[in-house]
Amino acid sequence: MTTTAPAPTAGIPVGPGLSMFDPIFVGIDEFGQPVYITLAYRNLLAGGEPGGGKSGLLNCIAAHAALSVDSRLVLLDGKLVELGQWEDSADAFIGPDITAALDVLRRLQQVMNNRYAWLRAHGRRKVTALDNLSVITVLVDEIAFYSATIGSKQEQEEFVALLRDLVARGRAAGIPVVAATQRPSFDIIPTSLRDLFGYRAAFRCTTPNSSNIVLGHGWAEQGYSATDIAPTNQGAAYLIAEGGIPRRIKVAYLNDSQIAGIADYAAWIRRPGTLTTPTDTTGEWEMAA
Ligand SMILES: Nc1ncnc2c1ncn2[C@@H]1O[C@H](COP(=O)(O)OP(=O)(O)OP(=O)(O)O)[C@@H](O)[C@H]1O
Repeated sequence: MTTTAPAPTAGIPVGPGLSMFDPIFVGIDEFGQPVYITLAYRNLLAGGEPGGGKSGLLNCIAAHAALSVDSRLVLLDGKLVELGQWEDSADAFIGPDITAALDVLRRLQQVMNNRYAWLRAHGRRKVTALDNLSVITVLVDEIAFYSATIGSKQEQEEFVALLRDLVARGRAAGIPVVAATQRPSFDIIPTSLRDLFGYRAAFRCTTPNSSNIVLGHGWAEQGYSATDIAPTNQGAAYLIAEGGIPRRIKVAYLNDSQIAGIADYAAWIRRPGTLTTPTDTTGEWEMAA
């Protein structure tokens, strides 16, 4: 019996594997310098008005995660089409279904608890690149869809509680959350939740208050307001990293055919029997994923 993987067909590019512990290229700053983020231990919140370019940023991150040999993807996309092209690379792809969304978040919470039990047993505080564990990148496009639009009030509240727990505890356990909302208001993003996101990106906002809700209180008054961004400048945003000051960036945009090409390749390197696919897990406790 041969165990050799099928030979790649012509046209499939071959490149070194990325890691979720590597810096992720997300665009350029106002001086034309490349902008990187490191998601392994940080969450990211993207907020701004519809059409501002939030999904562009999420797709950029999804591309890196899909190409990372140590990453697994969990996608929640109420519109189905924003992250839909990554479905074949994802462990879970949830559409407009609150029951499925709650199921996957409960499961992630269990994996997180298992990972913390494992860390504690090893006298450790966080997972590292050397642990041979996959980083489970959770992308949510659009928080408000699950927390305020579909489902009963009780289901919406459970969604918010589970998301909050994941955002609060997931990063040290290798489960970062990247979430977008076109409704940057206190009811959707209360300060206590906002502050758990180490990276925050404010795309064009209509009021200084909504810009502040994403970036943090007082930044608009200091001259960093996403109301400055022209409606025609899609993909422009202020990005702040925990402890830093907002930086004006332009997100690297992948069009649909570029995404299709990357997603195809990512699905190919993730075919069963290779990399960290669900059939190839590294430990009993991780199988809970
Ligand atoms: N970085 C970018 N560079 C150039 N154009 C962009 C960029 N990002 C987005 N666009 C353009 O803006 C359009 C809307 O972007 P996108 O879907 O990412 O917005 P959004 O904020 O996610 O909107 P929604 O809240 O409705 O989901 C894209 O179809 C594209 O044409």
